[in-house]
Amino acid sequence: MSSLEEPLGLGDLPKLSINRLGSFSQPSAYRRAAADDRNTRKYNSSCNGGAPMVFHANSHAWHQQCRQDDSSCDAVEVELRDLPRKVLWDLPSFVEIVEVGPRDGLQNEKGNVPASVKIQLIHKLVAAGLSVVEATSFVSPKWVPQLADAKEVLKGIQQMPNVRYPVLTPNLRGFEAAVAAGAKEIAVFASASESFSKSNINCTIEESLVRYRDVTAAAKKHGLLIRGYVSCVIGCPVEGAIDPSKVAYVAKELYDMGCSEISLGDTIGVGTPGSVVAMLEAVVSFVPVDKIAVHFHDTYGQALANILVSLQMGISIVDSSVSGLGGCPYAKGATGNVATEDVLYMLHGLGIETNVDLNKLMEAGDYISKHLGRPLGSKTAAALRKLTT
Ligand SMILES: CC(C)(COP(=O)([O-])OP(=O)([O-])OC[C@H]1O[C@@H](n2cnc3c(N)ncnc32)[C@H](O)[C@@H]1OP(=O)([O-])[O-])[C@@H](O)C(=O)NCCC(=O)NCCSC(=O)C[C@@](C)(O)CC(=O)[O-]
Repeated sequence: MSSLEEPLGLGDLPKLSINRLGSFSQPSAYRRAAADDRNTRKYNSSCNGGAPMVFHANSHAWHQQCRQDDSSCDAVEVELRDLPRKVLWDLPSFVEIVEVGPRDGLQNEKGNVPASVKIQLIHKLVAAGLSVVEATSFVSPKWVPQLADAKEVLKGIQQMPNVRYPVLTPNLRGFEAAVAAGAKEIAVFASASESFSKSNINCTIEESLVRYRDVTAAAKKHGLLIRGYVSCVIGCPVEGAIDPSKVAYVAKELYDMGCSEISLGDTIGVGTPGSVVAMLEAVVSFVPVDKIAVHFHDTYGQALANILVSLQMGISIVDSSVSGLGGCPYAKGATGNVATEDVLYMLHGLGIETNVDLNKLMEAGDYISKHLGRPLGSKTAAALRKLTT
């Protein structure tokens, strides 16, 4: 990749030219100052008590110019240089991406996607370095005909060691079919919204929890890993805003019945960082933060901001979908999941490891987008493709 194709990270900023630094990250007064002399640039700030801001070319840092030559100058500089760390406090050094494209992405496709294409997509995603790829759902084909080939898909995958391939199981019938097809990890999916529970799995929240106790008990007997989903964690297409305490309740129930990871789904993508923090605050009181994953649909373009704030809250597992595939057949208006490529670009820019190769991931995105006959659903992939073609 050329330097333009790499995400700009914190460590890159000091290497930027002053004009570029100004135009990326400084207010207009700084930009005006950048037209001054080469090494030390000044402007009269109206908001810093009149003391001019100075750019020190050697240290690549802006700070308020000291009226006298004293050591407090160094202290201010250190403070400003520490600002990124203060704002981006405590980010994890590694984030696990849970790729949900083959399931959450393809469950909503109108056209038929052959099992062979789904299998090939999963192989490409694993080849890109993804270590968790949600493969399919063992749900009623009357409800989700797009995934009626679940058995064929799961059996057709060449399962790699150290890669997890969870599959959704809504009941014991689905669980048994999944085990027979070779599943080693299942996922149960409840909702924080009563209305969505009814429309998605045709039962109340309490009925679903009773059902999932049977499924998780059976899974534990088989020694399978269990993922638990809570959907509509911020809002529901019917009920509107969802109280965080409802999310916390369902998350705790799923955790207590043996789910090793609880994925919190903003199914219709209405969350913003403020509502996400409030929801996570409620859940982390009951479920350990390292067992929580976030799952954002990008309907209102808030997903990356929501992921960033989740990382700041201590989350280090993020669900996403290659090329932003997806939507939920039972949540009108919900668009795809946040694109995995866009999540990677942000994480890598923040210096966070994922073990996923963006180029190879884009090949998987190209592959499925071509098959579906649609443009790339990732802004990162679209931008990088423009640069390289
Ligand atoms: C839960 C049910 C089955 C209840 O569906 P039901 O109609 O209440 O149940 P039923 O027991 O009466 O079964 C209806 C028919 O389906 C069959 N059936 C029953 N179970 C199965 C099964 N496992 N596999 C295959 N077939 C099954 C069953 O045998 C019967 O067939 P019939 O006798 O009429 O020929 C149904 O509502 C269903 O399958 N729902 C799944 C819907 C779905 O997959 N939605 C998308 C999930 S996305 C989501 O939840 C959000 C998430 C996770 O992505 C996170 C986020 O984005 O926020």
